Amino acid sequence: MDLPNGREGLEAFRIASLPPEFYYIPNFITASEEASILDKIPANRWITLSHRRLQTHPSTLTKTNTLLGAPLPPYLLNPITERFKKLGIFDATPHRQPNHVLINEYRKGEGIMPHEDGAAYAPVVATVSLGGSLCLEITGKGSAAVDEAESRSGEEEKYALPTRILQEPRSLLVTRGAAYGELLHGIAAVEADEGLRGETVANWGMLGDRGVYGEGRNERGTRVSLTYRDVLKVSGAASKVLGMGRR
Ligand SMILES: O=C(O)CCC(=O)C(=O)O
Ligand SMILES: [Fe+2]
Repeated sequence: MDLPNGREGLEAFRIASLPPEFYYIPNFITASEEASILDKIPANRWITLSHRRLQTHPSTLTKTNTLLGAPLPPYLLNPITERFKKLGIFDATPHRQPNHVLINEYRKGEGIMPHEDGAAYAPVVATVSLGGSLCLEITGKGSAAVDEAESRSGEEEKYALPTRILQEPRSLLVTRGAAYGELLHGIAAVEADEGLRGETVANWGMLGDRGVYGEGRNERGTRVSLTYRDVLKVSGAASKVLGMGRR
């Protein structure tokens, strides 16, 4: 797609009903780019977890959340990271580009518990969805008492939490800033997402193709996500050799 330039360009894609900052871009990659990436994901790198499969590139972080700096494989870089650059998505992170990608695969009925991504990374995640659609559930992370206080102060009403973001195949979701640090995200382990409409899906009006969710229903298939991040700590020796250290 024709992407506008820089931070101002990304603003056009902000999900306005959610706390800053979530951005949703449908058709961020083409169907042939999607097929080519799915084809190149290595079959022998999967780690099977109880409700999904996962692989980590270039490698898993150490116990101290350090990345052994190494280049990402080319199929994860082009054309995706060039488009990130055009939109300025990682312009404010320490390495000004992603250095780490988690690939998650969810089959029908699988999901991930509500969680936050934590302090190992700069507070930006860019998620490219492949293969199938599903809803990311967004909730506040306070205790019940805090949530209640927020709702009394009108915060919940202002931002309509909890809510869902529908992630279509080939779309990009960017989570940044307060949305990264102060909210939880998860994926319900269900065989279909139901009740999809403007009032229940934060990005309903931004979808590339609402027509496929007839009667507000999304029958899950297999969905693969690529989550791009900038790991803060990159191991010194490797990062010097590879020229990937902090600038
Ligand atoms: O698959 C997704 O969209 C979310 C994955 C996720 O939350 C994570 O890997 O931390
Ligand atoms: Fe996450």
